[in-house]
Amino acid sequence: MSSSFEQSMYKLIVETSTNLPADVRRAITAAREAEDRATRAGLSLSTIAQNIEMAECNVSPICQDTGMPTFVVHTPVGANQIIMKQGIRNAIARATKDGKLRTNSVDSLTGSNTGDNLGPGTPVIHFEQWERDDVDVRLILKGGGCENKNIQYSLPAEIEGLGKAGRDLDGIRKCVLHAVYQAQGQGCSAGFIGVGIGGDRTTGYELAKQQLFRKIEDVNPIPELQQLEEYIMDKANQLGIGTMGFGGNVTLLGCKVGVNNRLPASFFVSVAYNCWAYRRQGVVLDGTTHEIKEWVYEGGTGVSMTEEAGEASGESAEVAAKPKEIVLQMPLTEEDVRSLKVGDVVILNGEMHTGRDALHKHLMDHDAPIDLNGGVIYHCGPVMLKDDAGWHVKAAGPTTSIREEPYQGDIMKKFGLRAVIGKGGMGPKTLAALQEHGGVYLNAVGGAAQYYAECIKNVNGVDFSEFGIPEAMWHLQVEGFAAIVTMDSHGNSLHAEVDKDSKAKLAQFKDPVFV
Ligand SMILES: O=C(O)C[C@H](O)C(=O)O
Ligand code: SF4
Repeated sequence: MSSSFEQSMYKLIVETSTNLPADVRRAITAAREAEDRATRAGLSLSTIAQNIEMAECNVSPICQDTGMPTFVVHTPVGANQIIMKQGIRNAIARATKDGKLRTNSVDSLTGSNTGDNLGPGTPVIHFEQWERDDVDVRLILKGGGCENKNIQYSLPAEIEGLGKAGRDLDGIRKCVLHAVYQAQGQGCSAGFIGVGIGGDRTTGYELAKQQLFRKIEDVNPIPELQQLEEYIMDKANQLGIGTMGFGGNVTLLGCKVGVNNRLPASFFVSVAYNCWAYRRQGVVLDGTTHEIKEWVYEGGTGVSMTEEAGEASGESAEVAAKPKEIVLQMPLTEEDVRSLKVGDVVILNGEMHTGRDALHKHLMDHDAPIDLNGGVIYHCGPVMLKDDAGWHVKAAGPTTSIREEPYQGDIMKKFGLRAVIGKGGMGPKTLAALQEHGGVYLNAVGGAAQYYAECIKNVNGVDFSEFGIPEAMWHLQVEGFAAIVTMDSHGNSLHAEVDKDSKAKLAQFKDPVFV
């Protein structure tokens, strides 16, 4: 029999992973209203909106990367924290078994996946005591892709595009703007940032992450920081990075800044970047029964994402032409992919294969378990569940492709692959290989794990299951899998273009503002 505390923790985990709260939904809806529906950013935001509703309805993960479960617990003085810790761990293991969390805890030395999200350092649990009778538990599920885009600055510094940043509010301003620029689309923009000023390297990041627990609508009690937050929201949205780095009017959905004291010698500005799949919730529990008394953040149910809000603004805005849609059957031919150009929307049917970090490394000096000629690799680590009928896909959005940059071009040539699907784009080495060998890079909408899971009609098989569920090579039968060409065989890369344009825009904010 699980304890009432464990039950409440289970409910908290499921709600956090599957139902995006109201404030986040409102921010995404506002972004939708600011973009023309027919642009790449507009189309991606529609997919994101649809995905949010699907996750709620399916009670399945919004994004397949259910992140590093991080709990902040406030307990009455004298409460037994050891029992609470165990309750959290049990609830985590159960939610993983039920497909509400992906198996996300990996041994850093051996690469083996513990399979239940428990292991040294996972989950993260912070306890605080307070002189109240109830228990407050907050949870954030922050994925690895956006975690990789966190950045820490040590002032004074020379900031790319913005020049000298001193140990003052204007220097901080430059760091934060740069932090948004450097994330590009790779942390699944449009995103949210938490900023920690001061502390040491560890507590600076902690403070930054604490800011992510603030409500989007709240107002910073420190006037300078309130001004800074407003300034960043305004200017970061002029960088033109847009949803998924496709270009667009909305790049940042929220900015929260906190400050701590520092050592005389150190001045850190730490930025925690969170993707649009900003999954954080909290519960207040009765101190005796541990039943949920209330939810800390307004729940998402009731804030519809698919109502035709914003249609009118689409009319008044400049209406972009709908991108060309091309239906292709996998495996692909060289001719198929050479005919594609940046901006085309491709609809794929047939079998594709997942492959991410472990697989790419392995394939460099081993044979593939199947014929990959004309094949399509999907950078994806899905959530999978097995029953008597076999494997089922519970969530399957793309992962950040740039991690495979050292391998991708060589792997494409070695095995005759014609396309890779992922998110955030790849670099010059892959672009050259696409041109030379005849290949294409397709960008799927990051985080849209329910949307893509629905396109997967069958799991045809799996290889390398010893790599763990996310890293295994899944052979997936898909129908109507839509992705946008962002790198083609003619040497064009939308990612390189957006990066260049946004860098030029960043430089407009070089002059001092807070003096
Ligand atoms: O691990 C994943 O599936 C995705 C990751 O969060 C990413 O953004 O790359
Ligand atoms: S895939 Fe995107 S939405 Fe999902 S956790 Fe990674 S950064 Fe966030």
